[in-house]
Amino acid sequence: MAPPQLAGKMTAKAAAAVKPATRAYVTFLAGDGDYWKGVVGLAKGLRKVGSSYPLVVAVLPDVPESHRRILISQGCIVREIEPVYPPENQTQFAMAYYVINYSKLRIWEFVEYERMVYLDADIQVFDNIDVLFELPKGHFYAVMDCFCEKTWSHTPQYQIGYCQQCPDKVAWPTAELGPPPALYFNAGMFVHEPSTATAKSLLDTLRVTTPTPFAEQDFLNMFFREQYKPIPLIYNLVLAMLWRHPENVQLEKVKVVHYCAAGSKPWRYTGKEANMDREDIKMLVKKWWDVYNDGSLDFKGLPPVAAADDADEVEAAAKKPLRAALAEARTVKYVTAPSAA
Ligand SMILES: O=c1ccn([C@@H]2O[C@H](COP(=O)(O)OP(=O)(O)O)[C@@H](O)[C@H]2O)c(=O)[nH]1
Ligand SMILES: OC[C@H]1O[C@H](O[C@@H]2[C@@H](O)[C@H](O)[C@@H](O)[C@H](O)[C@@H]2O)[C@H](O)[C@@H](O)[C@H]1O
Ligand SMILES: [Mn+2]
Repeated sequence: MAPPQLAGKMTAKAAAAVKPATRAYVTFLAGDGDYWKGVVGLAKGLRKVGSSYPLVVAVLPDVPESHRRILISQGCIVREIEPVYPPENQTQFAMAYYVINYSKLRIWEFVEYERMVYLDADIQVFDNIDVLFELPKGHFYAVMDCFCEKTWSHTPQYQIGYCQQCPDKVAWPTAELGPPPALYFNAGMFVHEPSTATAKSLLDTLRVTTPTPFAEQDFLNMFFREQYKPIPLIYNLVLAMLWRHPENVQLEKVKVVHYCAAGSKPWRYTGKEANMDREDIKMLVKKWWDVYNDGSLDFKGLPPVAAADDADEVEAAAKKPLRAALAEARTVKYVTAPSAA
């Protein structure tokens, strides 16, 4: 059975008529657990808001074929990446599994795209955010994080009660601690420009950087410190902001919700953890499920197909076993097929 994206009967003329995707949303999937549900939800959410660009999923080798097929059937472009590990270390990561998040750095190698918007798989997009692709080049755009959750208890800012979300509430004691921490972004959503040079520089720098509790998020904040430009919180509502800095949140204006607070992953939600019984949390979890369960949002168009010069090539590839065809398809540019009439 050929993979969907190669089974489409797309004429060479139709393929030629569709301009190659130079922009895409991208997410990251690791392991054989249940985060694939987050990716399916994200794919359907992006479709619901009429996004103009495809969703690429960077998958580690341990993501099972069955999960990959589900993502392909939802119109995702699945790209396998090699894992990235930090140097040998004794670091206590804020969450032990954060070590796998360094593999996110591979998305700078997706140089067939001139710009990508990265979104964690535990994010949902409830309003169109294509405008992010138009931001001026040469900067790193992301939303500022919050230092008030217990996950930050290892830091001086947490210990003195300082947070960049309310810098005047507890002033940073410059005399004792020197300059305040640089603006710090949440790495669950960011706008980036893939490039071979940047990808190489990231990995070369990682090799000589001691890992820290927030793993690749800390590393990206250090690496892009000079280029970082904060964008409004509506593009990545870190859920803890609802109880840590409600004065900074206008929920009705929020376009992107990041289900990163402990117990808030919708596909695992029980409502038992701290703050999970809040009415706004229950509403946001329901909103996520409404998209995930909405059959009308399932992918109907022709799946993203390899940009074959010749329809025969597509059909020939379609006759290959899945793994060989995917491997071959992976080496050619993808175009997003016009959705079936
Ligand atoms: O078992 C896992 C853990 C994480 N992730 C990916 O890594 C991202 C970052 O992890 P997570 O969102 O759990 O971190 P948080 O934002 O909650 O700190 C996730 O969104 C997924 O895209 C994954 O695919 N499988
Ligand atoms: O590997 C480190 C992770 O660090 C970030 O998550 C954290 C951070 O936002 C804290 O500030 C919150 O307190 C916490 O809940 C949340 O999980 C990113 O969302 C995730 O993509 C990933 O980079
Ligand atoms: Mn996340």
